[in-house]
Amino acid sequence: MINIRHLSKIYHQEKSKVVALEDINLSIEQGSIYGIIGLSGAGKSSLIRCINRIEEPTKGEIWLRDIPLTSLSPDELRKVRKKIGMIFQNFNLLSTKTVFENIAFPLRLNKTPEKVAREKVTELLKLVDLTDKAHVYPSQLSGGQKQRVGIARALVSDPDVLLCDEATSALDPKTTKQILALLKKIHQSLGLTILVITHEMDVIKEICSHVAILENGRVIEQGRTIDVFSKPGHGITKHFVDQIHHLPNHLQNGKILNLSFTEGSAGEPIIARLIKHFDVEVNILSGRIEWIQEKPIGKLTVEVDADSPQWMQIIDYLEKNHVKVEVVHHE
Ligand SMILES: Nc1ncnc2c1ncn2[C@@H]1O[C@H](COP(=O)(O)OP(=O)(O)OP(=O)(O)O)[C@@H](O)[C@H]1O
Repeated sequence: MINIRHLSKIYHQEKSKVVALEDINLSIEQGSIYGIIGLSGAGKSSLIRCINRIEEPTKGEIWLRDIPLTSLSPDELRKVRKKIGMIFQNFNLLSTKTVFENIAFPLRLNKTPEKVAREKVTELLKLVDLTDKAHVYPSQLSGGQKQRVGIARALVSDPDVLLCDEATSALDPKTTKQILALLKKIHQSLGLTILVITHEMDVIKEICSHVAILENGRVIEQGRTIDVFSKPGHGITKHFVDQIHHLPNHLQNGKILNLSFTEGSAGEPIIARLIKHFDVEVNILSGRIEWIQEKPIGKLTVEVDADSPQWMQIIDYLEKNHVKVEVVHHE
């Protein structure tokens, strides 16, 4: 659907240059919700802005199906942009226009007949649950409602792709959940491809089937969300995983293990079986199981009351049952 090949973006300043993106290669499948996560300055905004060519890439190619976005003329680009909707962290609404007029704005620019525009906006107001707010101004709306208007406006030209630039970063956790639920609903009902950039792990975990981790302008890991976060290969990926697992760092006594449960093990009562099998006491110190894209991934920190010969057998038993074991402390 979207293919990015060897994309680089360099900003030239008076006496220096900033390499914001370096040799990015990504394939975003049609109908997926693809997340790009990175810390501040990683290059997320530069990437999403290159995709719709608000920013000109320095090198590389971006394809939307068979359309070479990076080599279109301004006229061609204007036409193709109708197929790419975008929502923003700060909503970007026109403050002097009502909700209805904001949503209708792209249609007015395209000189869409009044009746068609009215029907389309009415339908979208219903989809984002703002029918009763059609004639109020943005200043009379909450942040979540403003983003709903942004979403409706992005959908008004029937795009194939929706780009979300930190779309929930200005919202509180409860409103974030509501907006993510709306994006999920839209994805299911309209079959759009959605590209999300964010620094929030909750966003990725909640809605993204696939993820790429961006660090210093490079993609350092990518794949199915469940795969990337169940076996993080880089420090920064572990940092994002810890945002959901919240492991304690004050546990320093006894025989302590960090256990990571992945697809093959998270649904199984492995701890209960271990207790029975080895006749040992297992004290669960912390941890929880998270669900990423309806698949379990989790971490437990446990203290095991076992003697030395048993200790190695226990680790062996856990690993054979697809549990990743890290020895935190062994007295
Ligand atoms: N217009 C610009 N001119 C010069 N440097 C820029 C410009 N825009 C971004 N940069 C630099 O490029 C790098 C990547 O910035 P970018 O905004 O893409 O990162 P980001 O991951 O979106 O960060 P944030 O989450 O803080 O918005 C940074 O070092 C930034 O300072």
